[in-house]
Amino acid sequence: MTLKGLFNTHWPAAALFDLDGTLVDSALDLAAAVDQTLERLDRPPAGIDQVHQWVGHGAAILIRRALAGKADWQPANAADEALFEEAMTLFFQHYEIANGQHAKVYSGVLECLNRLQQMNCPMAIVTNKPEQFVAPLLKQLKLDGYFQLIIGGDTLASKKPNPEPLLYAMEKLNGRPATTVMVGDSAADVQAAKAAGISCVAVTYGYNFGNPVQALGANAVVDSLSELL
Ligand SMILES: O=C(O)COP(=O)(O)O
Ligand SMILES: [Mg+2]
Repeated sequence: MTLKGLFNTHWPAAALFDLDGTLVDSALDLAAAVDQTLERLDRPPAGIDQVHQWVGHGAAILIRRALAGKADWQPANAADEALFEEAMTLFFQHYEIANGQHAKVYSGVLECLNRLQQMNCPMAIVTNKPEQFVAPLLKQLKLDGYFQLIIGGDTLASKKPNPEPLLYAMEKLNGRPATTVMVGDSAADVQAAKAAGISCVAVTYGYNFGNPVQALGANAVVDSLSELL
């Protein structure tokens, strides 16, 4: 399915992109920072395969999962909260250094962004990654020239799967739900888009908490963003 197919032969009026697992494979850097955090806390490493499945709900939930050693962490007692706060501080320190060291832009991404830019389609990043890490990563990977707006996981009061960040970004780009597209790799992206009434494209190569994206109910599922052109 192409973008023009999705919008009755028109290009979208605004395009919102998820970051981790959609534009950029950042799991190695996130895993390095998670494992350095765990090491500082005298805990065994989580490893890339686990971290791969834990990314997508933002840094706090990533760290809660890392401390629990599993995806479905339980609400913590007061002692656990102190450990969580310490782990968050360590993670931010380590990820600031690791961010962008191994991250790679997925194949097909530049083609898609270049074409949308040529078509004067305004674009925004809507990620759950903490905002402070987004601009440095985009700059490092030479993706910084494409986006009018960056919404991170802590930019607004709520994050995906809440629709608020999508609706906020769409309005800033002068888009309307019927003419805006959200492109993402996970259930958080598809649920947020559906709740916002925005069309959604899911990519198959991302993280999605270790699950296939085909069952999420996106308007289109693609193996590469170049398929959208
Ligand atoms: O969970 C994160 O930190 C980032 O996730 P996202 O870019 O896929 O929203
Ligand atoms: Mg993602």
